[in-house]
Amino acid sequence: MLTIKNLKKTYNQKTIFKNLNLTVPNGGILTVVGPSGIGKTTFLNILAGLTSADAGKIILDGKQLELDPRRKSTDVGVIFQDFNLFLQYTVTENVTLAPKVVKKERPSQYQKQSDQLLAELDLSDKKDSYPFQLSGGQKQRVSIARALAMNPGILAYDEPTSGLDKKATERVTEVIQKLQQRGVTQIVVTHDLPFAKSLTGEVLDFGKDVER
Ligand SMILES: Nc1ncnc2c1ncn2[C@@H]1O[C@H](COP(=O)(O)OP(=O)(O)OP(=O)(O)O)[C@@H](O)[C@H]1O
Repeated sequence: MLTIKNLKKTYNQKTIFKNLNLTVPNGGILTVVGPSGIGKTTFLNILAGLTSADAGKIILDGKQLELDPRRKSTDVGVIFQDFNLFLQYTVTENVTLAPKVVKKERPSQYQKQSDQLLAELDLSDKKDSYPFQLSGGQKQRVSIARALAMNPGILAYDEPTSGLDKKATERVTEVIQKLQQRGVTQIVVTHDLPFAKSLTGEVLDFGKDVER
């Protein structure tokens, strides 16, 4: 379970949010909506350990995560809006790099896991392709496979449907539902309301539910 207690963030003395409290059960989906500039990406970056917070606690399965942006743990996997794939690497190399370098897994281990994840995300035929040879939706799914390869406690998405057409958006919904059935806990930041409605679970409206 993810528990967030009294999280607070300020930028240059301006409070972006404060007293942010929430829980997401294991296998749950939290959808985060709200107008532009309200603090959704900042929240995601704090969760991922990329931005510091001023106060509060983030507890994942009983373990308190450091709020330090230099946090080393890989508890939260993030799928960024622009996917951040390594352009010089193939799909398989993108997925296996962190398990190989960070987790120091054996080749047999990370290759097998990569093959399984790519099959699950319907990318087996793109294994040896480079990012420039993929569609937006395919890049998105490679980014999901790459995050899942590190077995994170939480998978978080920043605007996962931006730039995708209706069909690719439906595909993202299907992937999120499939991962939910597998017990993956997910946080989805979006301002795409029809897409938000297609997801089950709690909705956090940053415009209405969050103090500032
Ligand atoms: N590094 C920074 N320094 C100062 N202010 C910042 C910084 N990053 C974000 N902000 C401010 O914090 C506020 C929240 O920004 P954030 O990117 O989290 O909004 P958002 O809800 O994700 O918006 P969008 O939907 O447009 O992406 C904005 O007013 C923004 O200008």
